Amino acid sequence: MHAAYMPGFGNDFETESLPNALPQGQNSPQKCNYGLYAEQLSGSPFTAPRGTNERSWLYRIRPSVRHTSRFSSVELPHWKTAPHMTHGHLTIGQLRWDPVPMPNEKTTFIEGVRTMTTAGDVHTQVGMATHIYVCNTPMVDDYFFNADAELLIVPQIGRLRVFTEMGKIDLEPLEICIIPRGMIFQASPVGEQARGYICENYGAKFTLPDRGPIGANCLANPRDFKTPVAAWEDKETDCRVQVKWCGRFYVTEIGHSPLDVIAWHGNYAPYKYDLRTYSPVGAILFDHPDPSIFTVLTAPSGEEGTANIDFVIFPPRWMVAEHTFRPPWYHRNIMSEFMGLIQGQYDAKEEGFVPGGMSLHNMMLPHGPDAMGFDKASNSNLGPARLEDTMAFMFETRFPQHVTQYGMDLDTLQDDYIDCWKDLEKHFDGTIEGNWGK
Ligand SMILES: O=C(O)Cc1cc(O)ccc1O
Ligand SMILES: [Fe+2]
Repeated sequence: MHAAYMPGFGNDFETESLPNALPQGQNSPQKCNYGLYAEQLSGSPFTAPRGTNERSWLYRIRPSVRHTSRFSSVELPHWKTAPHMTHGHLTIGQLRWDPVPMPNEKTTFIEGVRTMTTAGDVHTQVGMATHIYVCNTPMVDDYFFNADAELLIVPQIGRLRVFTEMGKIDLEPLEICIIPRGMIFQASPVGEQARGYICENYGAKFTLPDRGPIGANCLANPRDFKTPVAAWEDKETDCRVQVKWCGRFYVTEIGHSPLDVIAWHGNYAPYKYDLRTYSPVGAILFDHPDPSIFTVLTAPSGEEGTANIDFVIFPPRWMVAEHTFRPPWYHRNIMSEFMGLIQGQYDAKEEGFVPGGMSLHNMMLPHGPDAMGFDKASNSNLGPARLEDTMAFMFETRFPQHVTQYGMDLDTLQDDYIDCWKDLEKHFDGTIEGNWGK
């Protein structure tokens, strides 16, 4: 059955999968209908200002205290958490990788998380980690929640079904989803295998960026965000709930499914978003704006205008700027840029950055178009041009990103990435003024 959704960003939603399962006019009745338990899940401190106050009320078969038992430690060796620095390895330099290979052995979504970079410090709830996931096996009696972070999942190959406490999300490449901190879920490939990217946000939640003078429309519009309706299972089998807590992993065994929420209301909930609904705004006469113009979601750091993370996309669009070098300019940035490619080609790189691949341009390290891209863009006809079938994205953070040992040891790390700039020759001739702007 297809998952069903409610539109809107950060709305106060309500949903019930059985008639009258949701109490009306109060949160905590003396006895809930159908013998349900009432429970609050808080995503902000109780006392957060209204604009950032997030909580939901869940009406469930068993309270969450029955969905954990005693914890024991488990290892997920490829999933790392900041602060995590590898010593003895070169972690500075512009880096680029071809895609991570699919596993041959059975691998679930959680087992398939491989950390590429970490930034900040999970203990103080700042920073983030970037991961790749690869999986080929459903999570059947296994469930997971992440106390450290919300998860932004960006599929690149294959569909996923994400079954959360608050409903089911079907996800395919060119869509993304957010799983809030603390929410129990399972994620399973729908076909044979799936691969994608994850941004693990230790800090304040992702929200929509302000649009400033752009006004009330375009970029990511709130109605295109979809939150699932209530869905549950009443299953009494041996189940395991795995937990990520301050960078460590634990498992607890229970005799039933924890996905047992019959009805809920509130504004702390998972959601998905189709990147094809993003309405890009750009330069319509000349020059190339900063990529912040393509921000889908931003996670604030507490310092105004300085994101803990910006999630930015580079979607299909028209390029029309006159007398302009149209691809990204050469630049150095105080923010650290991790990029991935969901499909097609990226306009700063003629070759070498392939779908499923990644690049890392860390704090203050120079980057920009490769030599071929520079030549092409410097000499091309500047009629309107449509960038087709492309979808690159960036996880950009104010914190330096530390590459994991896994990332440095990957066979797909490109030794020759920096050579993409080596043919950028000196063109300077002090006797020829040139023709800029003509
Ligand atoms: O580095 C990149 O390719 C991302 C990027 C794109 C752009 O258009 C301007 C700046 C920037 O960092
Ligand atoms: Fe950049």
